[in-house]
Amino acid sequence: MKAKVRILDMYSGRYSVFINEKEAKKAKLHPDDLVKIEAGKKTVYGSVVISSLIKEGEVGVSKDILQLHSFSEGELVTVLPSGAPESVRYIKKKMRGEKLRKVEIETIVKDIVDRKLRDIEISSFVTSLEINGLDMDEIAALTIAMAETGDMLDIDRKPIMDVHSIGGVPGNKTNILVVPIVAAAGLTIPKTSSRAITSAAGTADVVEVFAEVSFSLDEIKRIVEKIGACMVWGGALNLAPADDITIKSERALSIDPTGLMLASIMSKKYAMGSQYVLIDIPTGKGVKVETVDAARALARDFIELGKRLGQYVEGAITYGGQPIGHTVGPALEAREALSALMTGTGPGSLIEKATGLAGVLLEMGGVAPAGMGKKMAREILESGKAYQKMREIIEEQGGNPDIKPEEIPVGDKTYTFTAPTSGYITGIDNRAITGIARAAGAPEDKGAGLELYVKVGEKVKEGDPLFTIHAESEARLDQAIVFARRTEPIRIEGMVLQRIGNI
Ligand SMILES: O=P(O)(O)OC[C@H]1O[C@H](OP(=O)(O)O)[C@H](O)[C@@H]1O
Ligand SMILES: Nc1ccnc(=O)[nH]1
Repeated sequence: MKAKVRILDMYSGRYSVFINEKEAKKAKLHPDDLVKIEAGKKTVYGSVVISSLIKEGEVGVSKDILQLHSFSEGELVTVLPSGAPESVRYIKKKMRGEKLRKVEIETIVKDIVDRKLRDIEISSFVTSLEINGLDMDEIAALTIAMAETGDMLDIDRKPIMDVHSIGGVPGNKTNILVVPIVAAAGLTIPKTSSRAITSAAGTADVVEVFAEVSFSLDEIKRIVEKIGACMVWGGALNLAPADDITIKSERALSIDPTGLMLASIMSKKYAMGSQYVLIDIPTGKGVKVETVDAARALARDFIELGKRLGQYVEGAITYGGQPIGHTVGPALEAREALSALMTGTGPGSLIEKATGLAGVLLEMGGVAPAGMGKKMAREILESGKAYQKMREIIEEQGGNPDIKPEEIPVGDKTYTFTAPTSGYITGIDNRAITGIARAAGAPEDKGAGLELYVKVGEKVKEGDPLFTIHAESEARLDQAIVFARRTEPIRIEGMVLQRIGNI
């Protein structure tokens, strides 16, 4: 059918195509059918929504589509039904545990980017990878396909450094310190991050609290060539565009299949032209990698993948047995990271990890002698040079460089859990902490999350505060309290944390 485009002032989180009820009947289109919209050389795929709000002769498109494809109001287009994309067969092949060929992987990625595959099929793909995995040939093909279906950045500086965490550990605001330390030493580090996948706050969610994170590739090039660094959201760019689409399914399921994680991270690094990449692998109970042996194997996979992409990669196995620092959730983490940069001090876990990782990068980039990187990183942090660089990054990214941590608003609906007995903290459950912060509204509600007052090994007296939940609404706060009561986020030796009544 031929129709005139009507741009609808709405975001549905997917590519929705609105068609008048009578016209849909005539064209034999049904809700959620895949259709193709053609206009000249432009082809866009979307899912049908049937509505009498749309007049006959019109086709409504939600603004999601306009983010990647330009349509003008009233533009004449052709709407045609589209059959199941070819890549569905390959997804089923992976479901059966078979190895995929390069061309099959390329087709899946292309169909993801073209939106021929919808959420349900993408979730099936993600699930099949969680269950059946990918070998290194498949991972390399996936990584390159993810990068090459988007734009590639060419920064006129050398060497290009990068750091990326596989994530999973709550409170991991570490790279917000690492990037300015490394850039303050004169190295170039165009950092891209994703939003939260399994956690309550991805680095992009945290940085967004005090600066913008969505930029075009040209803007990024300008920023990085001027100040040597950026901290941006990968999903905002047409940079490995399949990544952010698959991440949506991963986030809904709270899973991050290993092969897809390697491709997700390394496709972004490849597209940014990174030459020296450090991968942080938090290891411990309740995170993505639980044992040091598994972390070593993963580091080797990253190194091998880097070789295939022409990148020098190192891995850092870091302690992930409990949250990093004392805060979890975008605004609370932004406060903690900013404060550490301003004062040069902060929670031991955060400072140790940030200076340790930055130190490795300083050595990899040849600005610190072997074994001296961490000391140099600490000096840069303590001298305030990292904070100065951070101010430049904030300013270039449209934020207020004078912002103080206490000026960042956090959720004002709070509830504090206290120690029901005296003892030692013998464990903090990473998954429960993330679950509480998410139940409180993180990462979408920036002010939601929690502040932890204790870490493993510390002594507490009965009645001492353990953690405070922050939420932006009473309903979310109640949800988080219920979640916290159902789990055992903080274990104190020799105590009964809760009694479950027989009602
Ligand atoms: O913890 P979860 O949400 O699973 O993993 C996602 C986080 O891990 C990475 O961290 P970084 O950007 O290297 O600091 C991603 O970019 C993202 O911020
Ligand atoms: N799967 C991923 C984990 C961490 N960071 C990413 O960008 N992607």
